[in-house]
Amino acid sequence: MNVASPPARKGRYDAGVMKYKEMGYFDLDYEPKPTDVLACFRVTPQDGVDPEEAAAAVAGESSTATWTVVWTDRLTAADKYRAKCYRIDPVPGAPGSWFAYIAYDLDLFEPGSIVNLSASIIGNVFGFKPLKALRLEDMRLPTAYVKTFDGPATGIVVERERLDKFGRPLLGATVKPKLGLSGRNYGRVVYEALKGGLDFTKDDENINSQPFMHWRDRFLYCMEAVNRAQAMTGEVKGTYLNVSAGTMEDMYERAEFARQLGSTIIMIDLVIGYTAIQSMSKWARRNDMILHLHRAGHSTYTRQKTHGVSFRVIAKWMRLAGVDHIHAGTVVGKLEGDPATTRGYYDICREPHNPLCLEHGLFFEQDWASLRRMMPVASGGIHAGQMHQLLTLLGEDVVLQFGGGTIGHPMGIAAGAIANRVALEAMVLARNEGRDIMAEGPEILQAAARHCTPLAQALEVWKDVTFNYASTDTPDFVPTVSVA
Ligand SMILES: O=C(COP(=O)(O)O)[C@H](O)[C@H](O)COP(=O)(O)O
Ligand SMILES: [Mg+2]
Repeated sequence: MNVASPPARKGRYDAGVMKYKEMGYFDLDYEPKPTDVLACFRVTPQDGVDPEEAAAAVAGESSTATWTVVWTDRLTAADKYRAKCYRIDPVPGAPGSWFAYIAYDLDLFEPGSIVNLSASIIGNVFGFKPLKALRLEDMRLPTAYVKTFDGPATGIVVERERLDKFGRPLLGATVKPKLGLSGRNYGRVVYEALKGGLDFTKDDENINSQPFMHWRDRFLYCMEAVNRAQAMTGEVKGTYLNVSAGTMEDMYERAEFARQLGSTIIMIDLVIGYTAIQSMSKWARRNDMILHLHRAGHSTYTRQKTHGVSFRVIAKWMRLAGVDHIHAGTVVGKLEGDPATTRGYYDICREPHNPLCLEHGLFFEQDWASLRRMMPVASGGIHAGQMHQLLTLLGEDVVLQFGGGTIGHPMGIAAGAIANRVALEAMVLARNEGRDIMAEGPEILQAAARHCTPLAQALEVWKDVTFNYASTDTPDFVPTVSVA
């Protein structure tokens, strides 16, 4: 973009550098259609670059434009296909940054393809030189587009029916250490944790098929553990068998073996890519399997407030793509996430309809049509002593996952699981009795611990573990503007 170059006239072939604004990529009079895909970008232009021109360039580069006007534009319905920045607001408290709202005609996108959507919206534009930084904050996916996706294969309601577990969060644990256990020892961890009272155990994101434990060994020992724990407790149990692999052929083979062994759930990592995720969702739907997504890798592009993609966008894409579980943050654990923003992620997963709510980072109203709901998973540095906070902040339809907080228990894995199950049940009971569990939580836990030595030990050993680093608990921005 050369801000000093002479203006080109709209719709006219003009050799030279593109003037996005004048070419129609900026139109404050444009009224988005109900079928338009909408995006809100946080745009930080280079010094001296006009913010409106920068916003127009984002619209241009994420839709039809290149760096110069091309005569072939006139062979297309260019006015329709050109994305339009229809609104621009300064970011509250962040001079030099603007929220640019851009509308895209539905026909720019292939139905039912996250890969196609993302190739446009985050394809080229993030490397554009006139921008210092760019963040995709949120998207409004029109119903007409939502309906081109199948959505979650199982969803919260059917998952609970299959598991026969209602009225409380589900409990899980990631097997630790992350790497190095043999299949047999790995299976022992799964058995102890499930026997102690957890509903699920989980492979970690980087457990696939390494020399110390090939995937078939893991699957066999894990399912033996699941079956024994089910027989012992009379409850339905599961273990997320990570089928992530180098090729689709390998993933299908692993998923098929999990199915043959009677697993209710398989797991994939976000890093397998959007197409692979959608393919695995179709497989899960065909095979009555719950599909767990670990968001491995997301922080490389979701964490910075000025550049990248907000996790709320990834959560929306994953609901379209059709996963049943998605890691969505803990607020109180070891990984970043403030309460308001995390609440927005949870609402995207669990609600049939999201009203616009800037406090929670939701820039648009979003209707999910008939797509099923995803179960959010809270995982990363949580323990039994935080149960009152977890239940209050995250609600009931959630998997609370304690890895270190189960396997690190001083009296062993089963004791860790017992501590978590008793803490959860005590807290649910107190909530159901109408008590203020946020205020009375520590007292409720101590009362339960008087009858449960493993819980007393858990509360003692992790009593000082909080992950309060003020700098990571700030929301993306503090909204002071209202959106009409
Ligand atoms: O291994 C763990 C948690 O282990 P532990 O329970 O011992 O901390 C998970 O991979 C992370 O929680 C993922 O993070 P997120 O859920 O935020 O994606
Ligand atoms: Mg992990």
